[in-house]
Amino acid sequence: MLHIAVGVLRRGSEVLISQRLAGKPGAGQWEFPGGKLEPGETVTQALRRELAEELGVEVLDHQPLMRLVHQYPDRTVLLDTWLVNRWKQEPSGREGQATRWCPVEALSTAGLLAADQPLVAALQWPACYAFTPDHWSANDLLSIRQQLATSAVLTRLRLPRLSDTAYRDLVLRLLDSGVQRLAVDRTEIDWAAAAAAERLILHLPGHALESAGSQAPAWAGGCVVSCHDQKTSQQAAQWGAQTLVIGSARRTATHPDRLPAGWSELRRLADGAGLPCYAIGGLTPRDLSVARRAGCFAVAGIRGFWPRSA
Ligand SMILES: Nc1nc2c([nH]c(=O)n2[C@@H]2O[C@H](COP(=O)(O)OP(=O)(O)OP(=O)(O)O)[C@@H](O)[C@H]2O)c(=O)[nH]1
Ligand SMILES: [Mg+2]
Repeated sequence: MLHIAVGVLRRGSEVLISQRLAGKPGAGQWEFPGGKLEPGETVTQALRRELAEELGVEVLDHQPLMRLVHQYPDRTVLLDTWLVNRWKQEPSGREGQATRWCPVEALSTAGLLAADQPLVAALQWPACYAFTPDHWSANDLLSIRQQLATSAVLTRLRLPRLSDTAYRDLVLRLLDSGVQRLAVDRTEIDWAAAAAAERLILHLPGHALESAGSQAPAWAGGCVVSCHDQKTSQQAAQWGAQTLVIGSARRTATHPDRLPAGWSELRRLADGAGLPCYAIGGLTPRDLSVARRAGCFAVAGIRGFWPRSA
């Protein structure tokens, strides 16, 4: 497997992409700058060297974003991807390649290598994913709707105590008050008929895949699946999920008797998933950097993602 150090230079809401040169695999397509580790090099040494060689920049700050394994017909690559927020010198194509700044929301149609699609999802999906506590009512959510509308956190509405009608009404009211996107898990409701359905994401637990048809439904907002093992994560990827929630990182109050998989198992799951993964299990938003070191681009949870009164 080829280990590749990949850098995502970020400037506000744009990232730098470069065009692959003639004679290289994927010539003419776009990619994030980077390249193969040389013998004896660490990934961050390779990152700094590749960005200096390809763009003429000196990296000042780099943080892990995600790891992604992709199999080409003739080679397997591990894209070890880093966010680069600060650097010295203006980046330019030092090897004759074209470069351009691309808005994150336009990356899906920028002509990137197919292998990069999970990386694009990781840049576009929120880095924090908050599940509502089971005992919450519709009013609990309506009372914080302004906060939900301005927050960058993605919310999953679980709310098992609500009827389908009450659940649907709540979702529509939240979307109407400006909440940008919401994850819902009730497939019995005809969401396609709802206004702003494109702002809804379908969240399914792994065991629901059996009865969810052979392919993910065409939800504009995408589908996310919770998994605890490799078999389910592969099934979810084949089914057409865009992201996964994998756990458990640590022991949780929700499942105190479940043995946590731990970070090394999460890293194995994330590497094998081929999709961007939210880590879950006893985490808070403050665990984002440890989750990223374990190959998960983001964190999810219940307690720890809401104000203490929740
Ligand atoms: N840099 C980079 N490589 C990627 C991306 N996506 C992706 O599949 N790759 C694959 O990862 C490998 C990176 O190799 P590279 O050609 O950049 O390697 P390099 O800079 O060391 O070049 P060289 O072999 O000409 O010295 C290629 O097989 C390429 O297809 C990406 O976004 N950025
Ligand atoms: Mg390269």
